[in-house]
Amino acid sequence: MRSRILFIVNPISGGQVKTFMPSLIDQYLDDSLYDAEIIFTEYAGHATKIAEEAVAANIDIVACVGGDGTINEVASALESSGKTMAIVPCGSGNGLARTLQIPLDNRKAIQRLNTAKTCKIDSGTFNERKFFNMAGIGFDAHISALFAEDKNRGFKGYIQSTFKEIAQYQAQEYEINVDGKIYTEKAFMISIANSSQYGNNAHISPFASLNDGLLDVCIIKPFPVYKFPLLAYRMFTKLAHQSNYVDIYKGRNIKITRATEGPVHIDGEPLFFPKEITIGVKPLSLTLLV
Ligand SMILES: Nc1ncnc2c1ncn2[C@@H]1O[C@H](COP(=O)(O)OP(=O)(O)OP(=O)(O)O)[C@@H](O)[C@H]1O
Repeated sequence: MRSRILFIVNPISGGQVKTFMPSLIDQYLDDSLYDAEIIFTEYAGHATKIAEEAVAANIDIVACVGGDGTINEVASALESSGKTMAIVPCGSGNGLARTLQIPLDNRKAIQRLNTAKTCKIDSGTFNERKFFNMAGIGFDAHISALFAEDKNRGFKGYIQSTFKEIAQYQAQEYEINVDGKIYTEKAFMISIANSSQYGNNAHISPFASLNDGLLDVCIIKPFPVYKFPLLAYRMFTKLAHQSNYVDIYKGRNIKITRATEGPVHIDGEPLFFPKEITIGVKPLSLTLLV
């Protein structure tokens, strides 16, 4: 029997036009296996609404065509629903898709669905919100907020914002409770890693696993600006854990307290959160076709 698959396409992710997507799907998806429908999102948050309706309408598979932010929107609706999600990576960073080794070439990613198998991954909770790749506070939350206002999305824009802001950003004091063990530290940023990377193969936590029932709390301590290229190099070579400026703790129940409310990011999307953040993990709660 053919599976009903709905492609939810974010037309702005990765700064790439996606008008060609329906014909690519038509050309490369095996229609003896799938009965495909396609919907383009019209605003931020629309993907969640479409995915919720798809769950109610008994669609078998919801394929997310976008980056980590769009995946977050779709997966938040599908998590624990028993429905399966697929990914056609089209974002700026594609952290989760890269970790899952889904081809970044759209044609190959669609073709892959013809032979793909399901697997389950963990998801995280960040106060009331869900995340699937990475959430965090500090410098990366600050950059996500700036990047969201930037019409020029893409890797180049992200790097430009990072270099401009890094010299002037002030590290903050945090209390971090990981399964009852308390660390009080000044941090440049704290990333909560479900997968190993932010995107673009920048691995902050090389040994993070998507299915170990644990999250990696990565504390990046304040560092002299001239050390940033070395820290970046270590991330791109999967050696961030060897940096004197990076501490990584694995845990299940995490609480971060800072002096005031402020920005956070959830799968790269900026939000404003209270000063206390409670973080948890839901083991193997999302079914993926990979
Ligand atoms: N039609 C739309 N118009 C404007 N924004 C949209 C639309 N559809 C979705 N969005 C928003 O676009 C944002 C960016 O999407 P996404 O994260 O997929 O791309 P990206 O940031 O380029 O990639 P990545 O997260 O992999 O770096 C999301 O916050 C999503 O809510």
